[in-house]
Amino acid sequence: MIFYRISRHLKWKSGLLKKMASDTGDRTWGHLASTESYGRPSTADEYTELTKEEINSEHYSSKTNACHCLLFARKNKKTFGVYNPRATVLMQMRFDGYIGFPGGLVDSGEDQITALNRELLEEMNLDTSTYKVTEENHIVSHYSTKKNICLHFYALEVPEEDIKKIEVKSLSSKDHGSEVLGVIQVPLYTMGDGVRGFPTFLTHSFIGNSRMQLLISLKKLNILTEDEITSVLNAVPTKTTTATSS
Ligand SMILES: O=c1[nH]cnc2c1ncn2[C@@H]1O[C@H](COP(=O)(O)OP(=O)(O)O)[C@@H](O)[C@H]1O
Repeated sequence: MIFYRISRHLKWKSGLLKKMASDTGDRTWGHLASTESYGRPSTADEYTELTKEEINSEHYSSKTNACHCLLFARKNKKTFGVYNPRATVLMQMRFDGYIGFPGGLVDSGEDQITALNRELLEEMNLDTSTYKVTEENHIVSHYSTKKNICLHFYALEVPEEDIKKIEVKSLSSKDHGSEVLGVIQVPLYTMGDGVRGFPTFLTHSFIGNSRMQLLISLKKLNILTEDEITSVLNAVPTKTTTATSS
């Protein structure tokens, strides 16, 4: 009897997995579009950095491309009067449970900058006439060998007094509550115990190479030094040392 039950359960499970893998357009629970395969878990070693020439080459530009953006404001205000995060950096909680940056896939016939500004309007309700991403804001591009996708990354600095307005306005974006479940600020400091703050933030699950994009940008934008990033990475607690609910 027990074997019968197990085999029935396995049959049901494989049927469900097949159903989830196909895209019938029926967007019910556990059933996403065919492009969702790009968002499945990845490892750092599948990403190679692209040179400027490679980015513009026919070989890579004809592949699936996606663009994402870090919105940030430099600041010199301490948190709790103690920690100095140096900048407010925005990320978002995505529909799939991962943390990532606003942005998305480049549609066919669209250029990368147009796609990114369109996505920033859709996901953040960002006033792209005031805060427009241009080629000058490019930080880095990677190619994922496993998913055959090019991921281009940009960073846009806004005045300190505007960042909160941008966060508030994002609540009325077209995608808020569906693709985007909330904008979050990155805690860019390490607390007295040496692990809470940024090291613990880095234990979350990040989409694609967004964790890598965050660290590269912080260094490139001179928000954190190489030594500071190294000491944060050395302090990242393992999952077993982070708090759980039970
Ligand atoms: O913040 C990010 N950084 C790097 N790659 C990302 C990020 N967010 C998503 N991706 C990758 O880009 C692909 C498409 O992005 P996204 O899910 O934002 O597209 P969409 O809004 O057009 O559906 C994802 O499946 C994932 O592989």
